[in-house]
Amino acid sequence: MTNEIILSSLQSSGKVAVVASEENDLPVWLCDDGPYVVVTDPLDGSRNIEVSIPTGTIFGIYDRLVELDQLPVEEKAQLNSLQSGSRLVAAGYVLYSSATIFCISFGAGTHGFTLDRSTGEFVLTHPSMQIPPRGQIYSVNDARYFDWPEGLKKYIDTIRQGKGQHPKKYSARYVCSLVADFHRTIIYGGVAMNPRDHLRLVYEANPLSFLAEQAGGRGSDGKTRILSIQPVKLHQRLPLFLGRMEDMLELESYGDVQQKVNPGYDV
Ligand SMILES: O=P(O)(O)OC[C@H]1O[C@](O)(COP(=O)(O)O)[C@@H](O)[C@@H]1O
Repeated sequence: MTNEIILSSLQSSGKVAVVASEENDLPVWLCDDGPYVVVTDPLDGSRNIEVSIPTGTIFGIYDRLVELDQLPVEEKAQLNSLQSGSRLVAAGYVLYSSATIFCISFGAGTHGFTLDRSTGEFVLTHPSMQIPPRGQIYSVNDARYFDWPEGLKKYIDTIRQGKGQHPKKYSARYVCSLVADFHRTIIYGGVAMNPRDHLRLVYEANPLSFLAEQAGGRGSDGKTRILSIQPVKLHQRLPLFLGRMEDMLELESYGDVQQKVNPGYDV
């Protein structure tokens, strides 16, 4: 339902040439002269709906590649949607929780707005958000500890004992709803991660990494800056680590942090 609402709004805007959604196998071509390309995860954390845990919407916006205009529709739809994250012109998320929060960046800072239900308008409540230089929170599904590589185990063991570069004991928080875990990381600091090949580069990792960089942080797959990775498949999955630069560099210094064992988990 969320997917349909977003697609029909984008269609009626007349501004969007193509939209690639995590909920569709292929991108949907909307209009030949729309100047923009939208990639989106319409409802992230959907498994949390039944139990009223926060969920979110993630999106990224690119310019339409006019040099591809003469190609067949399927081909130009695909290539426009597979642009590298370094070409994003804007990205954002909406968090549906105790308040409805909308965070966006056009490449000049990350800014947060809160829905004022009395007027139906989003009010600028978090201008120029900056992830604190050091947080005290790590966010990961650590029931998977025994499937982790040695580097990741060592990193988490070190920071939770307060033996890392930041001499505080880190605490764990994991909503299992990426937008909520990322929003908390922007405000409180620390690192949010999913070390296995699970989250999507195009719909989730690129937009959130763009916002992280605009807030003094970084998005990484554990080795490489996310925004430098050229997507080769629309639904490509990869490990994702997000946080302030200082925490991210410390994490990456452990080298071996990507979970290669990915057996498929029931919950
Ligand atoms: O099962 P894991 O590895 O903890 O993954 C949970 C993550 O998956 C997500 O639910 C996204 O998965 P989907 O895109 O399949 O909905 C995130 O919101 C959450 O952070």
